[in-house]
Amino acid sequence: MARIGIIGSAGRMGQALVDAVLAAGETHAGGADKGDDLAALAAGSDVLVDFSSPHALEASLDAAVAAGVPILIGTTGLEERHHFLCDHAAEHVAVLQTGNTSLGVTLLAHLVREAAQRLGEDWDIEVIETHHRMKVDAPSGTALLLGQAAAEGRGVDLAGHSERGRDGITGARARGAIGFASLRGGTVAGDHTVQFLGNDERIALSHLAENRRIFARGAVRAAQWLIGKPAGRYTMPEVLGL
Ligand SMILES: NC(=O)C1=CN([C@@H]2O[C@H](COP(=O)(O)OP(=O)(O)OC[C@H]3O[C@@H](n4cnc5c(N)ncnc54)[C@H](OP(=O)(O)O)[C@@H]3O)[C@@H](O)[C@H]2O)C=CC1
Ligand SMILES: O=C(O)C1=N[C@H](C(=O)O)C[C@H](O)C1
Repeated sequence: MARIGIIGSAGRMGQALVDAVLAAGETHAGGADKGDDLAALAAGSDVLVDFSSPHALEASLDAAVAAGVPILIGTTGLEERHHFLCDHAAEHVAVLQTGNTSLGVTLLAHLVREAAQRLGEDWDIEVIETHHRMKVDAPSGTALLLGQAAAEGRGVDLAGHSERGRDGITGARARGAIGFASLRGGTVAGDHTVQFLGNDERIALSHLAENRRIFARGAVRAAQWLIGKPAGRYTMPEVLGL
């Protein structure tokens, strides 16, 4: 039985993860939240799973590296410096960072990349996401992941083509832009739609999460898969064989 240590274990995802770890027949090696001893958790775990806050990231990665255990980062709202930290940790242990651990979104990203590649810039791309009222970051990690897939399909850099937070006299839409819109309210677990808007026709590719169990199941699968992997960066498509 694998010992899975959970950072952010008292949170919404943390609780779903504890259930999923036990349902998969693995051992919940313990949890850590703000102020808890990460070194002790890492030393007693075969793999760490962090769904908490960007503020926790550096300490989580340091604990994984010090204990020599792989780590899955599901936390969103990450900035460029956080991605550098993941790269650095991946020189020492296996690291998988993703904005969405579900099977459905992993497949959706593949479809979005394919559609963006085939349709070209005559089709405008907009990523729309809806989440529960407690979510603190926007756009969601999944929206950014889907935007990245669209950018890769087009062979462009996402940062140079994003349109986020439109308000006021924005001017006409830039050709080739990838737009983002975020809605917040209620208890929505996470809905994402990528719209391709052409002349006189539209395509919408959607994923609707009905609960957090889908993220937790995917995270446990990824955690199990990471155990024994050499140092490096890994992805959900690799875990799921997509
Ligand atoms: N990749 C994916 O598939 C998914 C990712 N997520 C992401 O996971 C993260 C957590 O989401 P959710 O569970 O809803 O959030 P919650 O706010 O419910 O839970 C976060 C937990 O992390 C703890 N925490 C906060 N700061 C730290 C810290 N510095 N060190 C250790 N623990 C800390 C919180 O403790 P306290 O309450 O004391 O602050 C809380 O227990 C978000 O970034 C979310 O976007 C969510 C779902 C799926
Ligand atoms: O905060 C959430 O709840 C979720 N966060 C992730 C994200 O930012 O994409 C994944 C999922 O959509 C739920």
